[in-house]
Amino acid sequence: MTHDPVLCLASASPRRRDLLASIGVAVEVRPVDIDETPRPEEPARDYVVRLAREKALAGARLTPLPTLGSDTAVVRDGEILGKPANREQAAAMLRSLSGRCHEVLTGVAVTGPAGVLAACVTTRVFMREIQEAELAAYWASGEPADKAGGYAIQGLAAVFVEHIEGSHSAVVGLPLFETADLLARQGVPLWNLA
Ligand SMILES: Cc1cn([C@H]2C[C@H](O)[C@@H](COP(=O)(O)OP(=O)(O)OP(=O)(O)O)O2)c(=O)[nH]c1=O
Repeated sequence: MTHDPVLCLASASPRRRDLLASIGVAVEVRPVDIDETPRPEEPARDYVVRLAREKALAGARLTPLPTLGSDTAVVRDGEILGKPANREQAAAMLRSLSGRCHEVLTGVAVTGPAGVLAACVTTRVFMREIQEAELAAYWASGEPADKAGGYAIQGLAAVFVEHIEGSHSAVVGLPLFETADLLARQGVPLWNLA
């Protein structure tokens, strides 16, 4: 059975739609196009929250529904790694994450009767050492291309991740615990499963 949407999702990410569906939130999808350039010296936390808010506000202009925007950034030694543009960039990113810990920051913002509410979740990801042959094979899989930091913890790259401290769903693109709290505060019903 399909449900009427209770939330507008201002995102092109199928992962965010699937994560919201997993907690029983039916969405209307409205991808928005905003400038994702970090400001000079902008801390990663400020960056992901700013983008989440901008995406949510841009989406909210297109619908009467409460609207969610989100942004995920991979941060290594304070530097934000975006999505790799090509094989060389993807390999360089993963090489720089190999055998060490980095952070994934996800900002989420929801518009609604309470105004714009936002949260940011930081997760530490510990990767084992990655071999050169694995880098080539991983790029060939097609998985890294549209992912921040050039990997997907929910996909083939799971074999590189020893453990995490924080939120798995946040690394995939949306921290479900914090998102549920924001949705509740905006009066959006959860668990619409029947
Ligand atoms: C680190 C990591 C990122 N990602 C994804 C989450 C995000 O979709 C993407 C980061 O890019 P974002 O700019 O956060 O999102 P997006 O471009 O996919 O979608 P939109 O801006 O329209 O909302 O990387 C994974 O799927 N798995 C991972 O392990």
